[in-house]
Amino acid sequence: MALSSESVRRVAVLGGGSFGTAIANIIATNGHRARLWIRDEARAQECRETRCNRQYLPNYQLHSDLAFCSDLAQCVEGCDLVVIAIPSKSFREVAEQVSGLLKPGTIVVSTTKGIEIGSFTLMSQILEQELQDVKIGVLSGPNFAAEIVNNQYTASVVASEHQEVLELIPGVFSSGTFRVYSNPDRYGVELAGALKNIYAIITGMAAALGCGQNTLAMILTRSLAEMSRFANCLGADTMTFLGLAGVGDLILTCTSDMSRNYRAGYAVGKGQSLDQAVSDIGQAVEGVNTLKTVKHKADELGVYMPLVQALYAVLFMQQNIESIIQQLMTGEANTDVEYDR
Ligand SMILES: NC(=O)C1=CN([C@@H]2O[C@H](COP(=O)(O)OP(=O)(O)OC[C@H]3O[C@@H](n4cnc5c(N)ncnc54)[C@H](O)[C@@H]3O)[C@@H](O)[C@H]2O)C=CC1
Ligand SMILES: O=C(CO)COP(=O)(O)O
Repeated sequence: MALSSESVRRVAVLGGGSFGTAIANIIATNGHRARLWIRDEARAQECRETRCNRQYLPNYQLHSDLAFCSDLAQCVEGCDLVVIAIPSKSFREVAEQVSGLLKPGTIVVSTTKGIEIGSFTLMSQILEQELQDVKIGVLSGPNFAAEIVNNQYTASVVASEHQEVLELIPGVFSSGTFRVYSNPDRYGVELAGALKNIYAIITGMAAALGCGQNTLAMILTRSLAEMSRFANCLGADTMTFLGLAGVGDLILTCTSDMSRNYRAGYAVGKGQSLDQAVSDIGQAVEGVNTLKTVKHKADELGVYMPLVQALYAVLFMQQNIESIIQQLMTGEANTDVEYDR
């Protein structure tokens, strides 16, 4: 059904990688005026000519109305909504660049699943620090970019303390194949999206070592317990971790080699160095920095996170994987379910 002219939104999506492209394509397909910011003009021009982002989503034809823009100021000019899909290590730099370019009241939504290294700042908190007079939200869920552009059914979660954001985003993003739920727990939704990447590295490594389905089920369940315990200490709502942004994305990312984090873990499990594995993947592998920052935060807060400690020991302390697994399996027995009843 065609949108009325009042409901057509001008939307800028910042980040011409896999997820930015997939999200911008949904928005354009839904009839909104979507512009995708790709900072390199040669790549933007290639996308205009081929209607394909060959580097990140080869073989997918993008919507004919999706515009590609290499000038950031032009891209965000007049937009009601700005979506940011930039890897966490460059997120603040882009937030600084966009600061001052947005009209008052713009809705700014982060889709980035990472934590700033050193400061333990989530991406929406960076937006709070860098942007004035905007309404902030996050989007997170089980959402492989390649499946989204291929119209596979999925759902995601928008989280914000602004009712306007919770109401507007489902209207702009939802389609017959992409459903958006809402949650007021912005911190929990965002933290869940970042944390699950750590456990995807672990399950990728476990797969490389030949682990079976019993092992996978155990790791997934203990990962959920560990994520929730950490989130609870930081003030997030543990129920958020039972939703799409928590258990939904954990299952997706930890069970599929479409996940870059899973693939990095698999490569290390097969004996490759972490640096080589990340470099071969050639795209964002957020879990590596998230692991470092979460390990240090857990130590500081005294939160029990045996899987995080084990992965850190393997990746950054040259510990032998088999001996770490032995320690995990023979550690002091603990309670299974820790949630309040
Ligand atoms: N790919 C996926 O399926 C999903 C990814 N995400 C999250 O989205 C975020 C972005 O991931 P992807 O798009 O997959 O990464 P990607 O590696 O595919 O693309 C990243 C893009 O950001 C651009 N970029 C990097 N630094 C920049 C800077 N300083 N200025 C301008 N552009 C810059 C790169 O040129 C590239 O186009 C990550 O946090 C990821 O966890 C979330 C859901 C799904
Ligand atoms: O977050 C994702 C899907 O929801 C993508 O996971 P990777 O970054 O591990 O590819």
